[in-house]
Amino acid sequence: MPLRLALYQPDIPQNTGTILRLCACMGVPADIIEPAGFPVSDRAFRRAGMDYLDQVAIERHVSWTQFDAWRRGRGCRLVLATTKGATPYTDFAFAPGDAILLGRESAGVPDAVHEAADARVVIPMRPDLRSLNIAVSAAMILGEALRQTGGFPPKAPEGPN
Ligand SMILES: C[S@@+](CC[C@H](N)C(=O)[O-])C[C@H]1O[C@@H](n2cnc3c(N)ncnc32)[C@H](O)[C@@H]1O
Repeated sequence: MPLRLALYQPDIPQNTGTILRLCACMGVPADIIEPAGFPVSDRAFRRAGMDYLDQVAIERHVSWTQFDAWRRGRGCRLVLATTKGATPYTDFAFAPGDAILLGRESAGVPDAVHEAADARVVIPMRPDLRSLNIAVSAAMILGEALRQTGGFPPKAPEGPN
């Protein structure tokens, strides 16, 4: 099973677009947990010029409860990226099939979601700063998870520039 990136009620469309492009390029499915702060239909993404849309497998979930039941049914571990009290992401052993969950830009995730996660990972930062941008966090953690699980797409053959 591939790794997955899940977005909890995203509220900034540009960040979601950046993360979906990351998913497309890495061959990683994306989960969008609604409600989002903007329309998340294929039509809305196309209207916003999301040109990688056909290259990413997106699952939309109507609620947190539905997503949580769905991922448990698949035996999918939930790894929450959070600034609050967690294992440094480079010390965590990722496994194929893990869903890496990113919190909403404005408020992270509620306590119930924090507690439901199987693991919580943090990107260590200087203590006097609040948080990283969500798309930067997604790229750093997904990169480490792909490295550990041998999940990067195969290198394209060399061709003319
Ligand atoms: C802009 S941050 C949310 C900030 C929010 N005010 C909070 O208190 O969680 C959006 C998401 O990016 C991820 N994130 C940002 N910085 C992170 C860090 N240093 N370690 C792990 N995840 C981080 C988390 O998933 C977070 O919920």
